[in-house]
Amino acid sequence: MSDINPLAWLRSSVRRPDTSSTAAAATRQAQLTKPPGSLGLLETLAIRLAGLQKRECPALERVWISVFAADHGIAAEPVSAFPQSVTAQMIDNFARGGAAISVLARQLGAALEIVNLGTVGSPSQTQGVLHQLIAPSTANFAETAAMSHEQLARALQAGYDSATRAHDDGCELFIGGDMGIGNSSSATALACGYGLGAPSALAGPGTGLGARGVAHKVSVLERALALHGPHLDSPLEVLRRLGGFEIAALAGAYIGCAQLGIPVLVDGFISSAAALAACRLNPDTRDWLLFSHRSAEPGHVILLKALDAEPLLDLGMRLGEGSGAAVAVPLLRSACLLHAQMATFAEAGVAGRQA
Ligand SMILES: O=C(O)c1ccc[n+]([C@@H]2O[C@H](COP(=O)([O-])O)[C@@H](O)[C@H]2O)c1
Ligand SMILES: Cc1cc2nc[nH]c2cc1C
Repeated sequence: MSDINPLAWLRSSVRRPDTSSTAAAATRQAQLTKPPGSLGLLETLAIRLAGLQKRECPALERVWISVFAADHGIAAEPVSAFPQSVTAQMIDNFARGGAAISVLARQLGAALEIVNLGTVGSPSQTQGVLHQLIAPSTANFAETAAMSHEQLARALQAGYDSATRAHDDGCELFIGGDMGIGNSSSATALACGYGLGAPSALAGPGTGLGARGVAHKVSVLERALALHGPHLDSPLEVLRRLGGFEIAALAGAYIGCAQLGIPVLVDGFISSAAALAACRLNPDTRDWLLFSHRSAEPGHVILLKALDAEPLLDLGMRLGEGSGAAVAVPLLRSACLLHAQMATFAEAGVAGRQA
C-alpha cells in the first residue's frame, strides 16, 4: 500500500506578503494629496494589496470567480426553506448567465467558472460548467460523517485546481462562491465544531427559515454535534464530518491561493466557514484573505470575530455565490486607482501638514 498522503500539500508553506512593497506603498500613501488617513480603509487596503501583489501600486483588473456547487445530505432533515433540487437548477442558471453572480461577473469583467462537485438533481447545461462529480451529495451528518476521507481529499483538490487555473490566467484577485441547499447548516456545524459556540448561538435562517424552522435546525445541529463531538480531534476531521464538497473546495482554493500568492476576497457566511477551516488547516493562509461583507446570517459576526476580520460592507446580503465579494470589488479598485493615480504633494505643489 502506498504511504503517500494525498493531503500533504495542505500544510505546504504559503507565500509571505512582501514587506518592502508594503513599506513602499505606505510611504507613497503618506505623500498623496490628502490629510494622512483621510481615505480610511481604502488606504489600508491599497497598502495590504501592495504587499500581497509584490508591487508598490497594486491593480485589480483581472478578477477570477470560482463558484463551487454541491448538495448536502443534511437537507433531508429538512433544514432549508428551499428544496434540494434548486442546487442543480441554479447550476443551469449560472451557466445561462441569469444568476446574481453572472450579472456581477459581467459588470466586473471577471472570469467566472462554475464547478459542479455533485448534485442530486441533474443539471441540463453541460456547457460552461466544470463537472467534477464526487457524489450526488454528502451524507447526512446528523447520522454519519458527511464525507469519506477520499471524498474530502477530492473536494479540497478541486479547490486547489481552481486556484491553479486562476493563477495561470494571471488573476490579481480570487473570489470563491458557494451554491448548495442546506450548506448554511454545514457552515454552522463547522463553526461549532471549531469551538466558536453552540448551535443556538450560531444557527440562522439561511435561505429564509422562520423561527420554528430555525429552532428545528438548532435541534438537528445539536444532535449532529453530540454524535461527532468525541471525534472532532483535528481540523481536517471537523471538515470531513461536518463540511460539504463546496465548502471543502473553497478551503482548498483559499489555501492554494495563499501558496500561489493570489489575494482572496472572501464572501459571506458559508465562505467564511470555509476560510476558518482553511486557517485551521494552514494558519498562514489568513495573510491572504480580505473580507468583503457581513452577511445577514447572524452567526457570521461570530465567524468574522474568530478570523479577526473587519469586512468592508454590511448590506444585509445573504445570497452566497460570491455575490457579496463581487459587490465589494469596485471599492478595492477605487483603493488601487487612488493609490496609483493621485498626485503627491510635491508633484501638485500643495503644501503639506504644518503640525
Ligand atoms: O453566504 C452567506 O452569507 C449565505 C447565507 C445564507 C444562505 N446562503 C446561500 O443559501 C444556501 C444555503 O441556505 P440553506 O437555508 O439552504 O442552508 C446556499 O446556496 C448559500 O449560498 C448564503
Ligand atoms: C434561488 C437560490 C439561489 C441561490 N444562490 C445561492 N444560494 C441560493 C439559494 C436559492 C434558493
